[in-house]
Amino acid sequence: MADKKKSAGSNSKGAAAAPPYPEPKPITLEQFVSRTLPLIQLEKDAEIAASVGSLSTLKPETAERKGLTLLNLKCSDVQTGLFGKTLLELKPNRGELLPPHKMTPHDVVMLKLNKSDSASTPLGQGVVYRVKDGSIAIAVDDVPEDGLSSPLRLEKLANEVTYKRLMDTLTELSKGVNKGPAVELVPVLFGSQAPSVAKKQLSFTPFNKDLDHSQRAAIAKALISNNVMLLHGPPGTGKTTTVVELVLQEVKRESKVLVCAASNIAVDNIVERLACHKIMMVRLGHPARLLPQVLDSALDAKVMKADNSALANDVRKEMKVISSKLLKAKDKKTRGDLRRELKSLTKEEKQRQQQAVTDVIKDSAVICTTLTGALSSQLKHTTFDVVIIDEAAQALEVACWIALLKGRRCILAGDHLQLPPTVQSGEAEKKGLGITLFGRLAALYGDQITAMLTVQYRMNELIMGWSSKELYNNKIEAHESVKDHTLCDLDGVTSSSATDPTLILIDTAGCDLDEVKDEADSTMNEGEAKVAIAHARRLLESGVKPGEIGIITPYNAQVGVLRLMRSGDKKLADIEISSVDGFQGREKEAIIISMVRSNEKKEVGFLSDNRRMNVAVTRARRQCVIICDSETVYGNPFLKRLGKYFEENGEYLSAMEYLT
Ligand SMILES: Nc1ncnc2c1ncn2[C@@H]1O[C@H](COP(=O)(O)OP(=O)(O)OP(=O)(O)O)[C@@H](O)[C@H]1O
Repeated sequence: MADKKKSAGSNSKGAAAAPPYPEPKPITLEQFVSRTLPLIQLEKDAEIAASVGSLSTLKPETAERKGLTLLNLKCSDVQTGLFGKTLLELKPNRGELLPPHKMTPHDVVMLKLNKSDSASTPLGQGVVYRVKDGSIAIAVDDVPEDGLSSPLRLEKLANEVTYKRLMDTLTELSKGVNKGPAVELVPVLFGSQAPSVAKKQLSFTPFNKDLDHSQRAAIAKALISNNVMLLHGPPGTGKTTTVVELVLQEVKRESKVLVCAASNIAVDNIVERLACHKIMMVRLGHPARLLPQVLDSALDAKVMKADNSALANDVRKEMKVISSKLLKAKDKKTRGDLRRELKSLTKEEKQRQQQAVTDVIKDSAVICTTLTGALSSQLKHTTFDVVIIDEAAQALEVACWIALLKGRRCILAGDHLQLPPTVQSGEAEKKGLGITLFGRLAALYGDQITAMLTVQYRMNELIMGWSSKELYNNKIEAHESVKDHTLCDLDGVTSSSATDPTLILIDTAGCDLDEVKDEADSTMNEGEAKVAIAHARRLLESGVKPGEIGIITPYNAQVGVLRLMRSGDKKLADIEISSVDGFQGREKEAIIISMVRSNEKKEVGFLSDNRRMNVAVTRARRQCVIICDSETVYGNPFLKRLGKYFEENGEYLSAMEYLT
């Protein structure tokens, strides 16, 4: 086994860090709009084809195999709450587990009778609230009057509102930005005017006294920037911690701040961490899409507490009384008078309710929402001193523009060396829809506007070493608190051949564990899955808790194989199994990566995107295990350097050891 004290990366023969994909080229506003418009249409078509579009032509069983439909469900629970929404819990009628599917929280879904055909009226539409292995909960506005006791079917819908908002934003941009808060920001973001900083040096006292030198430097740079600043946060370097501090500093100097991210979960993450500070903050968004712990900050919760909302309630009570009088009234004149009164009260109720919303937004120093949420009518007349976008390297550029058009300055936080946004249409991706504003600006202005966080708080330095050298020019250092931590330092974990090494490479070369394709053309490898589960079992036997282990793989089909393989064993139930893409932003004490590819042609498919393996490896805190066929994956120079780094700095084992 390699000496753990050896400096990380010292044996790696890695080439000097190079961009893992072609650097985006400068582009004008007009070019951006004309390039993006057709690509958004392609993306919309691809999403519709993958969801509701194909549902009308697919047999229900085929749609279920594609993960777009769940058949034969029963409603096991109905709960009210969530600001007037109702939660329906759905479980399979047969068996304990739902089949593999593509429904995730926040998706829009349609509830139907199991037997209904594509033309029949649905029972209702809702938003996925929670997904477990054996159940799925959806939030609906109205509970269906009947049908809930029959076998049910759930279908995934395309989210057309999002595309409409993206199109509307492109149309807005195409007119040229000649007025509004972002008028001076736009030329800087398209390279026709240089970015600038305030002349006066600014000192600040951090609210968080633990900030490290790189985090403080990043905040100082953000505070003096007049238009744009990039907060580059490699894995585990406290990007969110820094964003939270930045928001507090901006509020202190009385800025009105819009905080956005592409995903609800990323927005909630910040809201949760801001909630303990005494700032006026509101979270916009459908309550079913918010984490329970941020509901107190939700617009609906704040509006309910507002004076105008209480008055609107009184008006509603009055309307009820008049409605019942109207039912009883006999003569025409009285009925006419009551109707007029009801009409004017309806108007008043609506105005008071709207006023309550306007007041909450006006009084909030910080408004948090998703990027597409920034186009909601509630923010129509609100402008901001600064727009902060977290996970900006995972957002479509056009989505960023929804928020950017509302602000004078912007700070984008992210890491363009991790995975970009998912683009469904292969053609749109090839033509550049996945190029992010963060990546584009990093290429355009580089260090002039960028501050990189350089101390990481997650990984043992052996795990970090490869990523730091390959992708971050060796600039990352491990904080003392994590530098040497191992699985054996965890409570209840004993030293063993499974828990001692920080890095393990399990090579399947020569073991005949070939890849195969599933129906949807995704690749899987049952032999590798067996090895991954076997290593997880060894970790459990040495006292590692199942919740501390994650098994990740680039291929969705392999996720299915792994989940199926562990389904009979309760001890394995809490091990998280996910695609690499779905695990970005997360971490586990031990990560087992199944690379899957094993073929004579040495094809590695999308394993060759450096950003994907960067994300995979950097999810691990104390142990990272790679299972791969070196004969196949070493055909790619980047993957070969990764494998060799593991061989030289960790334990090298043959998969045979786990199969016999
Ligand atoms: N200056 C610091 N001192 C001590 N711990 C810190 C510091 N900054 C961040 N951390 C810790 O590091 C961990 C990661 O921080 P945070 O969630 O802010 O990271 P992140 O960069 O957003 O993560 P990701 O890699 O998922 O994007 C947290 O446990 C946080 O408490």
